[in-house]
Amino acid sequence: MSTVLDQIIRGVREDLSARRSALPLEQLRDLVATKPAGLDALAALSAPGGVHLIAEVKRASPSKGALADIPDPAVLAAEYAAGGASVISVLTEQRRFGGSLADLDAVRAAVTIPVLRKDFVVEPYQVWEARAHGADLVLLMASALQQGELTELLGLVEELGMHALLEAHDEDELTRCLDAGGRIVGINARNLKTLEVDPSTVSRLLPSVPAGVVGVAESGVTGPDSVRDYVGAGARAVLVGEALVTGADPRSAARELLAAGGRRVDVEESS
Ligand SMILES: O=C(O)c1ccccc1NCC(=O)[C@H](O)[C@H](O)COP(=O)(O)O
Repeated sequence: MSTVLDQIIRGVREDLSARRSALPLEQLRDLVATKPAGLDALAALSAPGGVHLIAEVKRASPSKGALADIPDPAVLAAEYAAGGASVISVLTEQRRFGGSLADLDAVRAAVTIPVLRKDFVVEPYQVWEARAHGADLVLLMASALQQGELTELLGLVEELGMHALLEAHDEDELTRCLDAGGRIVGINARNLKTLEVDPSTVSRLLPSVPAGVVGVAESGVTGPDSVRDYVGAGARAVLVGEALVTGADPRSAARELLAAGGRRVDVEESS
């Protein structure tokens, strides 16, 4: 029986095929050659001083449907940055998350911190797209990729001067992310096959992420207590979507989450 993840990836492949017809890989590569170098997301997430926030631009989700009206992702991203976020995550999948590469462009132009392309990356073309649209970090999900694909895509991401966030949801996927050479590894509390969120997945798996790898806790943050729990399990960064886009004040919400994770945000410098 096909899972939600299978269905999402089927749609992603169809949309990808249309984009590739409109802009063949050779032309996309030429476009990438004109782009300035990206920002160092690994350095940003490795800086000492408490937990880092990867704040997400998330319009909708398969589990919840429409989440938030985001008329201008650039404005939201600027608020996140002012709230102390280290990285902005932009969901670019269109069918289920309502995202787009245009959102990525808008966010890239609005902030001077690294930007993550959050999508279901299954082919090298999408990595080239990420670079062409100014991403510094690319999500690679172990649940969506065979080991050879994970390794190959990670190699391409790094060849293009970006970093990858390798994502795992169980022990086997975590081993695969580490074997592939992941330097930033996320544990997703959301089971992408059932869509259930179980924060104990993060506390079970994060302690197995080696000290030299940046461990990221993904999904299920509902407030400062969640951040405290994830940090207690060893998270050096938390990736938060829903709690930020559904709140009234993303800048203050970001600061509150960071304070719970022991990071002091300098209000004057960041606003
Ligand atoms: O969010 C979903 O429903 C979802 C369903 C299927 C695949 C991926 C999904 N979300 C992607 C994410 O990993 C989250 O957007 C991200 O970790 C933030 O999660 P949250 O803070 O719980 O919104």
